[in-house]
Amino acid sequence: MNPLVAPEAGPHGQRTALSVNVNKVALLRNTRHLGIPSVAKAAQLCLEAGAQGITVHPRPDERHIRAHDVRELADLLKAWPQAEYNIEGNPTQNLMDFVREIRPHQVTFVPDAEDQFTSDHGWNLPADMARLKPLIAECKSLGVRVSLFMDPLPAAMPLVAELGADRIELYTETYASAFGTEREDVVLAGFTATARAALALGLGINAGHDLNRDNLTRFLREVPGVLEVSIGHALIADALELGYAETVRDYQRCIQRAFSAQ
Ligand SMILES: CC(=O)[C@@H](O)[C@H](O)COP(=O)(O)O
Ligand SMILES: NCC(=O)COP(=O)(O)O
Repeated sequence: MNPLVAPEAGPHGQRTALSVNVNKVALLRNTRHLGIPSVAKAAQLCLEAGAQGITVHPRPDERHIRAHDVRELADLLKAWPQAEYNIEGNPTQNLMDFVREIRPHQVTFVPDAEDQFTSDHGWNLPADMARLKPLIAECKSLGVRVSLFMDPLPAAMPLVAELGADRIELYTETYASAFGTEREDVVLAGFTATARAALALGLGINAGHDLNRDNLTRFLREVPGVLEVSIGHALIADALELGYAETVRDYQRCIQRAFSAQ
């Protein structure tokens, strides 16, 4: 297979799978003791509308996704064998307990501090390699695919491959903030170069953070081989206006436009 070209169709019959991050549904739910909005119901409606996966980031302070959400979503996804469960977090904090218990399809290692406002950087390789290597090996021994949250740095890709990770997740905030400015093309070129370096090493490519209906199509058109985008904040904000089903369908249209003839 040409390493610079993603498979004609990804694991879900399209080139890029949409994994909906439901953190922000839990954030709203946690502001009252009423159990609404339901995180599981949000996931169900997104899956029914065609989302290919669900992502959660159970942070140690449980500001949004709580341990019971992680378990309830695992149960829900048993009825969706074609969909994937992606659990994100820092493996030196609470993440590995969830991996050992739930064994999701994929785990995404994110180097966040416990009190971090949101995810805002990828792993620092080689500095972080010694502590990541055994954790990656354990996840893979459990049959869990490992993705590393990474800044767009082509030179770091050989180190990701050396660690034995299966995929990278490109941290896309710098692209999102450059989108629509004179810096868009040069910032995007860094992601394209990183993706090509990753593909050449046999690494799979995911992407996420601050992606939305405006910036998603261009990203997927220019960056080769993206197998999955995980989108939460903007998608849930859109769903407050459009509803989950129409929002998911609109994001899928954004994805399909990236691969249709221009
Ligand atoms: C890793 C990443 O970019 C996001 O998936 C992260 O989960 C966002 O976390 P918050 O939803 O807590 O901002
Ligand atoms: N890994 C990115 C993710 O899951 C959601 O990020 P965002 O869309 O909430 O910024």
